[in-house]
Amino acid sequence: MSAPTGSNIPRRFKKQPYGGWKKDTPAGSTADARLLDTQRSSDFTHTDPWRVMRIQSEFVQGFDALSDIGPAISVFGSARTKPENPHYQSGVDVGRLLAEAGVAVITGGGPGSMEAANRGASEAGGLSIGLGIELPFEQGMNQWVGLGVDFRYFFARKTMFVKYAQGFVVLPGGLGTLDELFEAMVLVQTSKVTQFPIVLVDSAFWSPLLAWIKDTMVAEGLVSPGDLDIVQIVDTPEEAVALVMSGKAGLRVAEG
Ligand SMILES: CC(C)=CCNc1ncnc2c1ncn2[C@@H]1O[C@H](COP(=O)(O)O)[C@@H](O)[C@H]1O
Repeated sequence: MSAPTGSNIPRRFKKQPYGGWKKDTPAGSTADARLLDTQRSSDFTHTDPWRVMRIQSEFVQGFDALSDIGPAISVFGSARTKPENPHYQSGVDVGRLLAEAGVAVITGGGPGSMEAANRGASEAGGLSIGLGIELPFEQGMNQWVGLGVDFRYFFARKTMFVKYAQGFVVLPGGLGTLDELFEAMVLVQTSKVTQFPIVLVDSAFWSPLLAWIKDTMVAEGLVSPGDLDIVQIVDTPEEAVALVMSGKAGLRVAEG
């Protein structure tokens, strides 16, 4: 790497007598004085260094809220599932069965299948957690969330889904659900998480996706045939909960 010549240094930096470069500050101004200056504009809250602090605070807030929830399973699925849709009832049943098995239920805190799982957990007297996300078409946390944490950033929120759960149950969904599913699959594939069951509910919905992965991705050598075993497909909430509880979640419940 070549030494900075001056032509590639941003203008707010000033060459120092010792030869290096330092951010230029107005004469007589110190960091303390600038911090205490009430007249300054609030533009700084939209700068990247400030955002880093906000991102950091989301992790702190999430870790604080969730560190002692005990064993938990994250449940994903469409935000658009209506209560009259059979997938909604599956979500309620998954939430209820997980609560009865002694684990907390974590969802995205929104409507549809998230609401269903929170509802099942809550009605069964379990710990019902919602990790909400700020969206332009904000709907707020669903009414069945007992412990809610709000996030601005998807990536901070996604860390919590994995960090505080011992497995995933995935109901039919759209792009958001696929995003969460594939993130988990990659974490298992790359051994970032181990012993992490991922159970997909509804074979009619999920089988074509797995068939495409097998017939196209595996056939082209882009994923290993063994990678298909990262997920398991079932058709009932009972099977889903039995499978997801047979891993680390079940062990943690037994330990408790
Ligand atoms: C009606 C509507 C679109 C509301 C959006 N409100 C939401 N609130 C909370 N999490 C969400 C929302 N939309 C998407 N997500 C995230 O993405 C997944 C669902 O996205 P999708 O509907 O499958 O693509 C959920 O598991 C959730 O974590």
